[in-house]
Amino acid sequence: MEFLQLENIHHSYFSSTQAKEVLRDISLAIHEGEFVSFIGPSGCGKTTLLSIIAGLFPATEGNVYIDGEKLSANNQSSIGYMLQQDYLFPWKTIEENVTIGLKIMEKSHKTHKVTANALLQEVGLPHVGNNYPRELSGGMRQRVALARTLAVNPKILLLDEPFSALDYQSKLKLEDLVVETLKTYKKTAILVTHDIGEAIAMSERVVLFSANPGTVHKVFEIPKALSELSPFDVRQHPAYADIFQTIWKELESLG
Ligand SMILES: Nc1ncnc2c1ncn2[C@@H]1O[C@H](COP(=O)(O)OP(=O)(O)OP(=O)(O)O)[C@@H](O)[C@H]1O
Repeated sequence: MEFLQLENIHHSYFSSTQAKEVLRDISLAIHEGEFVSFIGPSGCGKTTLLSIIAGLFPATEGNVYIDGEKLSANNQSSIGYMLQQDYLFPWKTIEENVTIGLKIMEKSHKTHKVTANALLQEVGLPHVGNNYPRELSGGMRQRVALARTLAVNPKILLLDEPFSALDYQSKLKLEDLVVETLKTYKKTAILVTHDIGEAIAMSERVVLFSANPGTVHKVFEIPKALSELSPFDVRQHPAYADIFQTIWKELESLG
């Protein structure tokens, strides 16, 4: 069995008057350390699927397995979630924000400072531990959010459009940082994005969903010659434009 396994996931939202089928029969297997992106038309259920994988609510039908074990309160902490908004607490210092998850998990207080310093160093912000979020740029705050996500040592990172609120230069820099950091820590990751280029640049596989209801339409393997490069270098690779065209055409065909 693969590290993260989605098995026949169906999901509907129910209101008092009707049911809306959002996801139909999603099965996917993701191996340990793999970086996979989810793309697809707006409303095809990408965030819903990510929320189910995070254990925020159960699928109407189907199962999620992590390392062969059904997702439950016991193994839910193996998953970290990073969102478009950084959701840093404005009244806490950066160091306190990075270690908030450890505090919630009641991990020994002694190691918090060391963990925060090491992670802030890793994300290129070694000197901001005593600052407050308002003193940092949007890109810096997302770096802090990445450090906070990594602090609780999740095995799987779910990244829901984490760069979409950033300026282009910060976004490119952060893409490189995230890929490099996740490779260093050998994390498994799923990125939800509307940016085909970002999906190609960061992933080993790109999963294209169709909508109404959301289903897996096609899975694109990114050639190793590209996926071994940094996202910035992938964008300069001669094969990049062709892969982009192929995925774009397929996305367009979905209407
Ligand atoms: N809590 C909810 N109750 C009812 N319907 C919902 C709820 N959350 C999402 N939906 C509906 O489910 C569908 C899928 O939403 P979801 O946010 O998962 O899609 P998405 O692919 O992430 O969209 P986008 O790309 O625009 O962010 C949409 O039609 C949305 O309106």
